[in-house]
Amino acid sequence: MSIGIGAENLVAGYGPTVVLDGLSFQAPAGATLAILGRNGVGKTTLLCTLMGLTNLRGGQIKLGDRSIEKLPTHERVHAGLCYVPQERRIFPSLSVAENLAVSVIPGGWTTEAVFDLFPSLAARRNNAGNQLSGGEQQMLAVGRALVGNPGVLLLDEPMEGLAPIIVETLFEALARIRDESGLTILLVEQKVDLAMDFARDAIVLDRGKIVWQGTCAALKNDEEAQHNYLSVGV
Ligand SMILES: Nc1ncnc2c1ncn2[C@@H]1O[C@H](COP(=O)(O)OP(=O)(O)OP(=O)(O)O)[C@@H](O)[C@H]1O
Repeated sequence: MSIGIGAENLVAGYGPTVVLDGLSFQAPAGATLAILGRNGVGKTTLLCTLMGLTNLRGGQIKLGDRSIEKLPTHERVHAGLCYVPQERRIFPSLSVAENLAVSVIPGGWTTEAVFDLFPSLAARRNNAGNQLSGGEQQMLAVGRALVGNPGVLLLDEPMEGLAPIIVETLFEALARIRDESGLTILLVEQKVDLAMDFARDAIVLDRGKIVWQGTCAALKNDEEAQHNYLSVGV
């Protein structure tokens, strides 16, 4: 299952603080969209807003043809939206297999398909969540999303804090998900080169607004945009 997602004129934040300030984007079914920008520009807030985890003051969110901005988070999940947060939030005392089992929604990936994608998780299937390395926890967080039968996968900095060799393994698995499932994937990622290799399209945020959008191929060639909105320390 793959569903498109889009938003019009999102105004959202935390309590009285507005972070997203009139943000609109479209990601058709099967799209891969990188959400880029420096620290604190609102990337995580955008994913949280799509999930219903912020204070939405205005705007519309469409999942396929359905307006979802008024739905509580769990109904958005059942409608096909799945969020893999930066902090992974796996169940520490449940085993790998149990973490997957509690997240199964019929029609999604099977546990065995997840183990095929992540062989190192298969080897740890009876280990508790809190016995896993950071990389394995991230694989489990992604696996848990897949068994939940999503139509849209929201990934928040999946590569953060991982050793280069694990980043490579995870990137290859995410590319397999992209190519074999056709899922719509929104990826927030500080590793801009990886994000541009992964996604077809990109939006770049600055202070809660989109300041650049286009294909990743175009962004790779746009040194000015990279310098203005993505490079560190300027
Ligand atoms: N729970 C919260 N309560 C209040 N303000 C918040 C909260 N979470 C984030 N913010 C503020 O919202 C703004 C955007 O933060 P957000 O985490 O969305 O940025 P980001 O682009 O994802 O950054 P990073 O790459 O550092 O994760 C920041 O000014 C941040 O301090």
